[in-house]
Amino acid sequence: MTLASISQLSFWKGIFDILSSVGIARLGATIAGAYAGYRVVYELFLSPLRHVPGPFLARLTPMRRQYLSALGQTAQMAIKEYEKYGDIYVQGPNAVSISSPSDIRTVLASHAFVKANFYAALDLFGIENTVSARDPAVASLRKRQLGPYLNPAYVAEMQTAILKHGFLALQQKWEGQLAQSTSSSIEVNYSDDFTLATLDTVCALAFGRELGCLERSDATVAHWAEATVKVHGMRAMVPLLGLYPFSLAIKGLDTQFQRLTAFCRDSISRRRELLETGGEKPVDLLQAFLDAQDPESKISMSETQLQAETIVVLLAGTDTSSNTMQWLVHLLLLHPEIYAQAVSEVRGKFAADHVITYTEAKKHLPFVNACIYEALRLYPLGGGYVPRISPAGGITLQGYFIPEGTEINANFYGASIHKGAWAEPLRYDPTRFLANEEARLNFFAFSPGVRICPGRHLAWAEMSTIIANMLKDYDWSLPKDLTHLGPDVLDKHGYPCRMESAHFLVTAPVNPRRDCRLVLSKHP
Ligand code: HEM
Repeated sequence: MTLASISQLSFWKGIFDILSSVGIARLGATIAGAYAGYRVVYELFLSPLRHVPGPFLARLTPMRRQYLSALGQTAQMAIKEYEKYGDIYVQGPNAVSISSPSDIRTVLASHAFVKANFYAALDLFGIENTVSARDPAVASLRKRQLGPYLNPAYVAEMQTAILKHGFLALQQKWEGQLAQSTSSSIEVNYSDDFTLATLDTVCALAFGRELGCLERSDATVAHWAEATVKVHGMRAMVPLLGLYPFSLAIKGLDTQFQRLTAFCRDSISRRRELLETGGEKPVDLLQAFLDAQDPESKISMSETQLQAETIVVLLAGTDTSSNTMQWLVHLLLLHPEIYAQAVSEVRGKFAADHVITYTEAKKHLPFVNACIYEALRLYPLGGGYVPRISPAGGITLQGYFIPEGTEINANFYGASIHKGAWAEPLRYDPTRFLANEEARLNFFAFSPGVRICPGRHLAWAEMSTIIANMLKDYDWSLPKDLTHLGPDVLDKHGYPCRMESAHFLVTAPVNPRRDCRLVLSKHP
């Protein structure tokens, strides 16, 4: 035995003796304690973010925000923390949140601030898509391929289908209920009805399928979509769930995702069959995505990319539009004078038997459009926090240097009530969007910059036609037994109390069965 191996042996024996004398558990606790101590010292005295305000726990562990987001508290937290800490604060280890409109515009303006790895949870079939792309090249290519089909001109071409599955389907349902009703009014649940009408619209446009979800009160596809988001999110957080036997824990969710995939593949095959048998080319998103080509490189989407992008339309385009309409109707019911002004605009501009199209709503209904903007300002529901990564060289925001690699979360809720940008920020006041360029500049519900929501025109077409036609054809009121909310039930600021919300992917009412009730009677 050499001298070196003898000294190695005695080293390991020494370690062994220490382990035995202290006990493994005590050693574990000692290491954990030492690490915690190091983290505290680092965050207090060494971290480049040490001077940025924010809750101390957030600096130490990501678990604080993970816990709050698991409770659906993301939006509330975004508002409270903006009110407490201001334009910039530490939101997690190596993560800050920003609410100043000009900072948000700077960060979201360019591809230099790439999307954070968080978005990998939305990769479908293992590849990046329009929403999840962290690689700017993928995002730009997809924008060149799909952008022309999500612009106002193509959306206007799809408006017959948008009306058919949106307002006209709702009208048919409500007229049927009114015909059966013994009184001249009916009570509807607008959460259910908007969700199913939006689902029908997206299924018709993105999959070429007329499912009649609203008519049959069938939310199966919505459940597949929800399971798809959950299963991908869980696998991203706990990679072990991708491996057998751990995968069994999420088998139910995965089965639903597989069903959605099969539905998507079947829809694409049906479309190809239709075209092969000489059928007329439909004007919808599925057709657009099949035809999509990058004008520069002439690259089309692969089969997997096509499937991923059609599913992305379902995931990004259903709850967003539906929930915005829910908040809008809720706000109009709480503000009778604003509701009356919107009604008067619509009924003043259009005859009773006229069905208002997207193009007409956009052109002739500035106040109704302002009501939608203002609802989205108070509920920028797609963006509690929108995470990006600071680029090489870092950036200085609000006088604090934010080093390269830091996660920067654009806080749209904070920006929506930013004291410098909005007077009386908590008041629902659509007039602030009437011919006001600055208000539009500080409006972030669709995200500004290079990753702006490409579905915003489609969403607007769905929302504006449903709301404008509803205002024209029906008188709205709150059910008599809904007394916990209403124009006279005020919060501490003196504004009408709003229904409780939770934010998971979007901000949604917590208790839609109780709160999203609306009495409709036919306007004579
Ligand atoms: C009122 C309705 C909608 C709202 C409030 C909304 C909001 C947003 C927001 C805030 C983002 C940025 C998210 C982020 O960067 O993390 C976004 C992105 C996106 N939205 Fe929408 N959205 C709506 C409707 C739609 C619809 C109908 C579609 C369907 C095509 C859609 C498709 C997308 C896509 C594909 C992205 C990713 C864009 C990119 O990262 O380059 N959205 N949306």
